[in-house]
Amino acid sequence: MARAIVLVLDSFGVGAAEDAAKFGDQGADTFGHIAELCAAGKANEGREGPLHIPNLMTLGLGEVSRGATGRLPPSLPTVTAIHGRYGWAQELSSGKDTPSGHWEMAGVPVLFEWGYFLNKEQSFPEELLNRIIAAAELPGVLGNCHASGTEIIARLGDQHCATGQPIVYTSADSVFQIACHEETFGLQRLYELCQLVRELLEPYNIGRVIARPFVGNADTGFTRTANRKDYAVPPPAPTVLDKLKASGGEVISIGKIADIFAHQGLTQSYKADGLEALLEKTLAVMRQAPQRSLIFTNLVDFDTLYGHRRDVSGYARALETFDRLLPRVLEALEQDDVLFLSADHGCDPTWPGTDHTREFVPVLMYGKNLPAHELGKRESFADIGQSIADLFGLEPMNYGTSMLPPRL
Ligand SMILES: O=P(O)(O)O[C@H]1O[C@H](CO)[C@@H](O)[C@H]1O
Ligand SMILES: [Mn+2]
Ligand SMILES: [Mn+2]
Repeated sequence: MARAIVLVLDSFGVGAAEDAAKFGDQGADTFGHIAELCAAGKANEGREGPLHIPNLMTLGLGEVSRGATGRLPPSLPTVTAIHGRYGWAQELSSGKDTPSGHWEMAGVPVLFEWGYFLNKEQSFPEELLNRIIAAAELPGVLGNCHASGTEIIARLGDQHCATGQPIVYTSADSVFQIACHEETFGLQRLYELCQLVRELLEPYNIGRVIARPFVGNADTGFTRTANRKDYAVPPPAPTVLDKLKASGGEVISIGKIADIFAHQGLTQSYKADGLEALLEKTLAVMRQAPQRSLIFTNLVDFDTLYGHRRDVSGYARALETFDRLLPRVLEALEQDDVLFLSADHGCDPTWPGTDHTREFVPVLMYGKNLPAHELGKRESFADIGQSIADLFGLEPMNYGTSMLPPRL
């Protein structure tokens, strides 16, 4: 009997994927570029010097980077005694967005094309906006462009509060984002608006509507809150979560996972705000989850607070915090448990723009009973889902190759 713990370091890519050029991302390397800037003394806000992540390195992260990019990032030590199974995975899915990455990890790659709002300005079709304005009885909308969420509330937050017009924006992802003030517009009202927009988007094949509530005022500045909520379409086929749940197992979401899977295939769901709180919640759940549990945690700060914000020091600090807490996660593992560390896409904080980057993701596995092994390049993130199906004796997923040793 066993349990699986999957920690997604959201956006922690380890080097440009083979098809990165198609996305304008040839040369992107979230991990490598962060390590490089740390080594050069250019990521010293709230931390200092070379990236210090000894526990991740012991699990094989350095070799993963070397395998994915052909070089070990500067000033990271070569580790000879690696304790886990380690590889790097490419993405089969057509997009570099969060749902595609997570669903593929759960055994269901997204092989169809999402709809996108490609125009940088006047991004949304007029007909769609008119329908939203009429159905929600709005005085109009603001934004209607590609934007970084923090920049657009700084620019339009005041006007939004004065007019009651929601701020709508998108990105290179298949998303429709709506930012509204929690007090002047109202949080519940924002959620209801997102639900309505979700329905009106039906013909456009858009992956997610995202509620982006914020607080503050023009004098103190506007800040986004933890009440963000994603309205995703459900995965196109049953994931390993659905299969484990159907077989009587526990599937426990921590953080954004439940939203990403449109609340499908779960038996329990918990939220927490921030990297440390999410890891503490994961540890608390690990202490009491029964056998045949999948504990699935998304660590969103890497992406939202640092990757998209192009904050190299912040990303490095978060990696160092994660690394410091990692031994507690390893200690909380029971004899047959298997821990997976991976990511859903890249978001290189040194890359132009603020969008995700098409990268390989790390696959680090650790278990007390699990022999260390180099896993090399994996053809799909779905190898994680297939390994989970294998671990729990479920029928195999249609995609992916198990990374467990035979007859674990
Ligand atoms: O700039 P913010 O609002 O954080 O938006 C980011 O968050 C969205 C969902 O991950 C992405 O599409 C990206 O644009
Ligand atoms: Mn993501
Ligand atoms: Mn993101």
